Amino acid sequence: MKNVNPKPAHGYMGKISTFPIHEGLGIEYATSEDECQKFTSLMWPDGNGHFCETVHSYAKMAAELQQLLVKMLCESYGIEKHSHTDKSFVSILHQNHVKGLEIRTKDGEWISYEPSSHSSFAVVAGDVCMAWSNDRIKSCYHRVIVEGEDVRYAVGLFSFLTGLIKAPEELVDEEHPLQYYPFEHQGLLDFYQSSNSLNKGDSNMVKAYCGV
Ligand SMILES: O=C(O)CCC(=O)C(=O)O
Ligand SMILES: [Fe+2]
Repeated sequence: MKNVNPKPAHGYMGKISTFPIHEGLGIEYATSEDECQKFTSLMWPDGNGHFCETVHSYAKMAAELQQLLVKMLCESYGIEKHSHTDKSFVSILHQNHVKGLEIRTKDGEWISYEPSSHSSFAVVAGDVCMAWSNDRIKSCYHRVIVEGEDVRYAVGLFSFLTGLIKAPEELVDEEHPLQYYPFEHQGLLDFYQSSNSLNKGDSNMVKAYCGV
């Protein structure tokens, strides 16, 4: 057997006494092109590009649908508690008079963002800022919870970097050893996109991608 996976129901499944007419194959992390390619090579040692592309694009679409469902579920319960860190370098946020942005402090306490005036901006450090600064600046967990009838509008500028990102020498020393290997911003976004993790919004994604 080729399509083996130690996790139950993750690889080939079939000829089970309680379900004798069922047979199934499984591709774990089908949202990753590499994983689809590995499965394709198992089934077609000479390759089958059409199959691989079809399965991969289907998996990506289904994964997007799954994320939308989770979001809709949260919203339908009136709890947009989708806390996350941004995958940007920094995010600059501006909102209308309807508040809703909440920020998690270092101690894990949620505080609501109170703009000091209607022309205030919130500057939120993203995961890339955290990696670039060698963890000196932690990316900020935030979420949006809106109560009441008024519509909330927000405009965000999310900065994305080109080229290789690495911590400046000044921020790496004995007390602060290097935490992240040099990486490209787009590479992190691709990794994030292909991940199946339910903790996609987690700042650990950057550690998983290029952590030392
Ligand atoms: O609506 C906001 O103020 C923030 C939205 C947000 O967190 C995001 O788009 O990443
Ligand atoms: Fe955000």
